[in-house]
Amino acid sequence: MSEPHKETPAELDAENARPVDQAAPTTDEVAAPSKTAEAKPEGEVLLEVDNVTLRFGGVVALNEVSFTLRKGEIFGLIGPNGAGKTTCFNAMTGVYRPTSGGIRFKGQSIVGKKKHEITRGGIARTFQNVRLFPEMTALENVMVGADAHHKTSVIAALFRLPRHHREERTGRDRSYQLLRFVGIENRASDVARNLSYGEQRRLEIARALATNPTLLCLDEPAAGFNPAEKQELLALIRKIRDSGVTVLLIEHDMRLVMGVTDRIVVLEFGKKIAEGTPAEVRDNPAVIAAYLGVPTDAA
Ligand SMILES: Nc1ncnc2c1ncn2[C@@H]1O[C@H](COP(=O)(O)OP(=O)(O)OP(=O)(O)O)[C@@H](O)[C@H]1O
Repeated sequence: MSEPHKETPAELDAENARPVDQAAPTTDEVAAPSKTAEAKPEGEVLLEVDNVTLRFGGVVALNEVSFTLRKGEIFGLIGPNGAGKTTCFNAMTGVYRPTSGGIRFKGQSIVGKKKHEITRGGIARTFQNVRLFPEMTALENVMVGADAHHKTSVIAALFRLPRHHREERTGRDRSYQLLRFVGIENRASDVARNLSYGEQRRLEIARALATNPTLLCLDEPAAGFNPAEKQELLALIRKIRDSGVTVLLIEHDMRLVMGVTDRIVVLEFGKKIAEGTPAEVRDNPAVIAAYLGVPTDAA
């Protein structure tokens, strides 16, 4: 479980995601204005979460939650601790089956599909806690992700058939490009456990991208980052979207969420309490109340 929140969305300036006490970012990407103004609510529907309820015994982790993600968006899923955000990711990626309701990706139901089928279908994710193969190199960790799309059989791999060699070479090249994309190509041959925490989080993103997703779900990617690392992450998230991958983001850091997302859904106790642009959500009394822990009418 994550640290408790210290900021409410209303305390933040959606136009300027940079913390006031932080040095100006160094890359052009960070300095570029937020893409928020370019939200494309009319874009092609990619994911539909339709009236999803998910119960764990007596706990209703998701309570009739609905929202729609469109291609090309950076979409935020926020809410206080225990609101149901990770459960929502888990329902979308085949970890849990909703008790009721539907989830459609590219128009097809993904309820009941296995995790690897959903990955192959185009949804990739990272986790709240780093999950890498610590004794494998950074490059090998990414190649594991690329393997999800290999067509050769175990037999071909065992007998080192030419097709397997070709795929391995392509996977290696692409994995290296992805390390470069996330900015850690200089660590390609280092074992994952020797990478810094920030590098490990980037490596996880590279590995998720190696599955060639249409939708990338990031679960608290900025957890444990310092302000400078958060700015770099913000730039990376934009770069991922600009490369054609839709991004769904769970994040507690409100500056980051408000600065990078096009639209946001807010959950509280498993229920959707708000949806809209960062500015709309930031000014929503129900959202402010949820973060401050006071009743809506007292906010
Ligand atoms: N496997 C599980 N078994 C029982 N209850 C669970 C399980 N997973 C989550 N829950 C409960 O469901 C609710 C939603 O949890 P979830 O982890 O989805 O919240 P969250 O919004 O991701 O929280 P956080 O920001 O703290 O990670 C919580 O009450 C949690 O205790």
